Amino acid sequence: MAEKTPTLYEWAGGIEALERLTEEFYKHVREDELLAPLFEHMTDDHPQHVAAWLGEVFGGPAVYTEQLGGFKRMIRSHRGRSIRPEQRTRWVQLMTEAADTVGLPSDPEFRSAFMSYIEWGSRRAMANSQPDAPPSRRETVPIWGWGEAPPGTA
Ligand code: HEM
Repeated sequence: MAEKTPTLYEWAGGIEALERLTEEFYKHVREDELLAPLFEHMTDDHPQHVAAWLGEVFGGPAVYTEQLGGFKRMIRSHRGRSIRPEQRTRWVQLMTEAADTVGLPSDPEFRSAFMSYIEWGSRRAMANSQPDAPPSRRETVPIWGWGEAPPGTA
């Protein structure tokens, strides 16, 4: 019988790995000249919330939807913040560095799927943060997959 392809969540190492990632990431965000002003009111549990969000997106349990306010809260969190392109680029750069620092899997298949979501999600967050952003048509957390290069296809 063919083995089931693991989810990105399982491949990443589950919620522990994602919490290590967001702790490391927001440590640098707090010290970054471009990003710190945007995050000056962030609460101590913010990194854990974003780890739960990423966990759900990557095919793990629906903790963000069931316990943390779900998709609408995520949208509300970015609305009106007018994220600038250079702030988005820095956000992606720090996330990429944090993934290396905490040792998320570095295989081409996982990293390209991970970065594909980070790129899409950060561009959506920036678009939704603009003053003239139309209301989101989506209402649920997007679930990301491996795309064109799942494990074992290289
Ligand atoms: C894939 C990309 C992104 C994801 C998955 C993401 C995820 C989230 C989530 C889940 C929240 C709500 C946290 C909670 O429930 O407490 C949030 C809040 C926030 N995000 Fe993002 N975000 C992304 C991109 C960005 C970018 C590019 C920026 C700015 C450069 C940004 C700035 C913020 C800010 C300022 C908040 C509110 C912080 C506060 O509570 O004071 N996000 N984000």
